[in-house]
Amino acid sequence: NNRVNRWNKNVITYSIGRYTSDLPHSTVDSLIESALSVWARASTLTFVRSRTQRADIMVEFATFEHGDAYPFDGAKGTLAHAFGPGEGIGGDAHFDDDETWTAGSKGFNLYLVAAHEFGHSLGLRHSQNPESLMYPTYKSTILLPQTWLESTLQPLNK
Ligand SMILES: COc1ccc(S(=O)(=O)[C@H](CC(=O)O)C(F)F)cc1
Ligand SMILES: [Zn+2]
Ligand SMILES: [Zn+2]
Repeated sequence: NNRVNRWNKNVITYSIGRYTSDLPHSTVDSLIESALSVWARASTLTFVRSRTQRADIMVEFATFEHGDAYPFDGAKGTLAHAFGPGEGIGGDAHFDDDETWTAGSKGFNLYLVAAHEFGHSLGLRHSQNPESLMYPTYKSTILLPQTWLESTLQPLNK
């Protein structure tokens, strides 16, 4: 079937739709860009921002029912979700705007959550390693030293 579990191209486009009011738009833009660069550095992928709605990865902040089969649940609980590679909703990453999104250690750190979600957008599943970026639960102490990150993300290049 035509279900891809990997993107069959190296240039992936992304767009940002509705923003959160927790952070300035420019801050959201740079945190999203940084979260994507984590994966660019650990793979042969390049991420290009597109202003059209037809991007591979569409980033959105939303609450409760927001047009897919996975309504959000208010504060806490599910923080975000992302769909594996594919057409349409494939690759898209949605963030629950009933959470408090921050660039620091208060609330939920958008960079950390987005980096995790983009792992799903690239077809990665969860890791059982509690130190991994792809561990299923949020910990504000996830450290992202570059070398550790690259060693952890090695499988992506296989
Ligand atoms: C470190 O990044 C995340 C950890 C946990 C989550 S989550 O608690 O929203 C998770 C969704 C997910 O694993 O992406 C849960 F199943 F809802 C999102 C990002
Ligand atoms: Zn959604
Ligand atoms: Zn996850």
